[in-house]
Amino acid sequence: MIEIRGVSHAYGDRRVLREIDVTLPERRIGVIGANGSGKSTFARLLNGLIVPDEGEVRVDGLDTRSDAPTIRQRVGFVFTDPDAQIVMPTVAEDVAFGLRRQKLSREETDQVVAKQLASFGLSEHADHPAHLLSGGQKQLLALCSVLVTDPKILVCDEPTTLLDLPNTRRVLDLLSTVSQRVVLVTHDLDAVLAYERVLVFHEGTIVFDGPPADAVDHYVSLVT
Ligand SMILES: Nc1ncnc2c1ncn2[C@@H]1O[C@H](COP(=O)(O)OP(=O)(O)OP(=O)(O)O)[C@@H](O)[C@H]1O
Repeated sequence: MIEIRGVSHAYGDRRVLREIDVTLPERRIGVIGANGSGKSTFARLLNGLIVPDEGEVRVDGLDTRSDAPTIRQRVGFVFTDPDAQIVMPTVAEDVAFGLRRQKLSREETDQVVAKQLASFGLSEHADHPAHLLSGGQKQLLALCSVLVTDPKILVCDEPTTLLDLPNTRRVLDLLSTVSQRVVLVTHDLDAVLAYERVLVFHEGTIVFDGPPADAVDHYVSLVT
């Protein structure tokens, strides 16, 4: 479970999150709000990519300030820009990189990678240079490489921005069925309609926290 207590955060002298207090036990949580409202900063706090200036973020009781390496194993993060997280030359090697801590044999690693790539429709690209994939294929690879590490929680920051309609559906379907708990930051309001809980950010605070349809109504009322 993720707990955020009294969290504020600034970049330089610009305060972008103010006094956030929220506990996130649900399995599917959406985060929506206007550009610059603080959603990505909030998402990055959840796995210790950003440590808050004030307050604390805890994952299963561990503090992101002191336990970031452990927390990053538990909380997988998918960036908007897949180039930010594809680290190996080929597609298969990138997925295998996520398995390096598991001490599998070469054959076992190859099997897991092949299965994972097949479930993402990436098998035919296994030996291709990752940087030559399309933007959408890179996004699928980034998600594939994070999920293979089997995190307990998956935080996704606008993971469908680069995707066409079939791949958007593929990713959203996947996010609704994976065993991980999911926190999804998105501008796709339909994507969170089946979620249990949706947070609406506005100017660095959570202005609504509740069922998705009401959250979307609230967000729309803010901008119209
Ligand atoms: N590394 C940074 N340095 C300085 N300012 C930043 C940095 N990252 C974000 N900001 C600023 O913090 C504010 C909140 O940004 P954030 O990315 O958290 O918003 P967001 O709600 O995710 O926006 P978007 O929907 O456009 O992705 C913005 O005004 C942004 O310009």
